[in-house]
Amino acid sequence: MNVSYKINELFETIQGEGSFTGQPSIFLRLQGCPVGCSWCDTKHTWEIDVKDQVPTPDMVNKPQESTTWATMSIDDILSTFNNEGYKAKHVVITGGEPCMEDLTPLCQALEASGFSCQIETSGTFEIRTTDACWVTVSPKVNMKGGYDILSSAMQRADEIKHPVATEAHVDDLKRLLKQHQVEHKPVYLQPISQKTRATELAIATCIENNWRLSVQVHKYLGIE
Ligand SMILES: C[S@@+](CC[C@H](N)C(=O)[O-])C[C@H]1O[C@@H](n2cnc3c(N)ncnc32)[C@H](O)[C@@H]1O
Ligand SMILES: Nc1nc2[nH]cc(C(=O)O)c2c(=O)[nH]1
Ligand code: SF4
Ligand SMILES: [Mg+2]
Repeated sequence: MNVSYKINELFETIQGEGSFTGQPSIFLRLQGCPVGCSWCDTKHTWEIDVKDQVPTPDMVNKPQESTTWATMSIDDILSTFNNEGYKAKHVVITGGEPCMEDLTPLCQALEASGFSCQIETSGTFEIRTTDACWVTVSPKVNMKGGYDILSSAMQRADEIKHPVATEAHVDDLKRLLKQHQVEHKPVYLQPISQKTRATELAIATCIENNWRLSVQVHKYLGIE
């Protein structure tokens, strides 16, 4: 398979967000995102700079966040999982914004090898993946980058995960759920950057609306 992807990070950990929280998972973090969320916790993935390209072994399990990335074919990705001795059977494809790429051939190959797939996306690019892939949409609207195609993303979403710090973020979400008629889908509120006020707001709002809380457990545990 000669399709390839620009990968910023490849590691095995515990999924720390959303409904798969606690699930051993292999993470593939794709390089590149034009959306520009001010509070983004992965700003090191935004730019695709050719000067930052490194050989795959320098990227796999890298010890700290950096702007470096490696090009990997699907075969490289599968053989790396094998060579690293990863035990997880769930693969989370995140970024950056992974939906800038067609993820269908990657997810097809992963599923054919016995992995389940999940993508984390902002809903600002067309979602190209397999039917079986679990799609987490963290909707971004009126941002500097990405496209206004949220409607199809909201329809495809298996869960909606919304970072919040203020009442305005909650109001934005309520408006989106109503506008796209997806109030029946699982909704997670994720406090922005573990801030106390954001966490208190998220707890109260989850109880009020019967939504779920997602606290990025990996950050509390100090793991990747
Ligand atoms: C880094 S993004 C990458 C995937 C995709 N670009 C997206 O926004 O969904 C992964 C998840 O982290 C969330 N996120 C980013 N920065 C955060 C922060 N500071 N606090 C809480 N959640 C954050 C995003 O909203 C998204 O749900
Ligand atoms: N453990 C862990 N869980 C995660 N869930 C979503 C993540 C992301 O950055 O997209 C993430 C991450 O970076 N680490
Ligand atoms: S869309 Fe995702 S990766 Fe891009 S800036 Fe926003 S949170 Fe960060
Ligand atoms: Mg993260």
